[in-house]
Amino acid sequence: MPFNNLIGGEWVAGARYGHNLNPSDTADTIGEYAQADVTQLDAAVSAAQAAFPRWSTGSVQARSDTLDKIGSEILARREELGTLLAREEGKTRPEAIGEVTRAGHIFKFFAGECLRLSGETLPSVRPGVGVDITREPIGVVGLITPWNFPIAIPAWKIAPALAFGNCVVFKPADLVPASAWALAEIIHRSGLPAGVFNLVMGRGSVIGDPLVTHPGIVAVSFTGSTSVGHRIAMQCAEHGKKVQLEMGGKNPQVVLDDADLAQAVELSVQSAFFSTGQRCTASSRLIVTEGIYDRFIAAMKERMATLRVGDALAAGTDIGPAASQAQMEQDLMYVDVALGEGATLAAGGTAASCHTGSGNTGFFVTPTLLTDTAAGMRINREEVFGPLAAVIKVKDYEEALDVANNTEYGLSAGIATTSLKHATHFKRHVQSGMVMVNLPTAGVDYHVPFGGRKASSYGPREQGRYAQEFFTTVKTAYTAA
Ligand SMILES: NC(=O)C1=CN([C@@H]2O[C@H](COP(=O)(O)OP(=O)(O)OC[C@H]3O[C@@H](n4cnc5c(N)ncnc54)[C@H](OP(=O)(O)O)[C@@H]3O)[C@@H](O)[C@H]2O)C=CC1
Ligand SMILES: O=C(O)CCC(=O)C(=O)O
Repeated sequence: MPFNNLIGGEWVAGARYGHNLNPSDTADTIGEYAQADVTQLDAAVSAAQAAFPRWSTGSVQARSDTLDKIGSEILARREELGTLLAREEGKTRPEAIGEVTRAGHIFKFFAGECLRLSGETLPSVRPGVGVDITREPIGVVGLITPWNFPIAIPAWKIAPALAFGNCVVFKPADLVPASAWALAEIIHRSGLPAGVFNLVMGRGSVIGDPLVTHPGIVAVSFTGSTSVGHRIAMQCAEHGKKVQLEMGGKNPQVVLDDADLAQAVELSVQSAFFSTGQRCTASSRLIVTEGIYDRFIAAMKERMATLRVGDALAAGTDIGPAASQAQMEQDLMYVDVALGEGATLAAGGTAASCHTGSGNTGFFVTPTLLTDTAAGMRINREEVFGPLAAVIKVKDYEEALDVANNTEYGLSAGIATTSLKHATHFKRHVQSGMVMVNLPTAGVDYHVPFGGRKASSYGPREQGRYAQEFFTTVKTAYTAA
């Protein structure tokens, strides 16, 4: 059965279809998914525009009930949806079930948030006048999501958009349409009025520009690469649209001499290699002070030797495949780049041949540790998005902080230390949107703000109650008594 787009409450056949492949096993096709053309995109925007007047002024209780119902179904089906997600994206099944669970919780959180939207009442500077400040829905929003979190990232854009009374045109990554389609199907059956939520699967190269520049779209929320993010920002500025971007990271994990060694190794392994390193919050730079350096590298190599690379669906797999052949090739290309720059390969660095169910193999890369690297090397400046970590040796905390901040990115940063003084100083002075003390840089809560500084993010924060900043607009009303 082909999987179609959802436009104006109807399942609509694609202009063409694409194969969705399992990156653990290239003989396994998950399904044929519709790819929209510009005519279908126009139809989705028109349907959303038609639905907006009633949805934006309708019952808040109905909105809350609908979001709660969507969250409940996602949670009830977390194992099945997690299996689908692991099969199409390549993170391990437990990681995928965790992501689905997060998506369910996000819908339930925003079911509450739509009841908590508040304003302010102030006295006017003019006697006899009152001032009310309220938040209103913004209109039809375009949501563009990447392949690395195929249900959680859509959830944290769709749920607040709907909660605050907006209508949605959602374009998931072409590489992972199955999780997006499953989510859309749940949303469709939740009782949402036709046209409030529309799914347009398809290629960014075909419908990306038309979606972002469409006059019916008032705001765009995007997560993905820095290059596409910058393009969208320019287009939104030109067309006067609100824009929210989450892009790359080059997240530092500092390890100080006084760190608990076992804890520092575990959190570094988790944030560098779990989810195959395909997280914008992954630590790809391990910045280690000289007193603990040799012990840390030895313990990392020992722990890495226990990691099992394999089929995302197999029990006991720690690291699944890269999500695509292109991503695997990019990972291996960066190993060559680092070695060419003078780095030493301490572990991994190769394609792995893991035979899966059909006897075919997928896009596996061994977890890779590169030592003898310097802050200025490409391996320490460019986002790789694979299971690769580069180690930079530093003299002391002050140098570690300098190196941590020596990047164009600023999403997440971590420190492993038992020093309250250094932890406190790092929390205040590291240039990132999120900071972790004795915790992995990746893996965040769903009810608090998510986002970064510098080239990592642009526009208002996502998630938690801060999400209302992007998905509402402020009105100031003056009333004469
Ligand atoms: N910060 C993060 O969370 C992520 C970062 N990345 C980084 O980006 C690199 C490349 O990954 P990639 O998937 O190509 O990322 P992209 O930025 O190309 O894709 C992200 C989303 O944007 C869409 N898109 C592509 N071109 C346009 C356009 N012109 N206008 C509007 N939307 C568009 C994509 O569609 P389509 O899928 O059809 O191309 C996808 O839905 C990775 O190696 C990684 O470094 C990637 C994913 C997530
Ligand atoms: O680390 C996390 O929990 C979230 C990561 C993320 O959102 C991303 O990689 O795009």
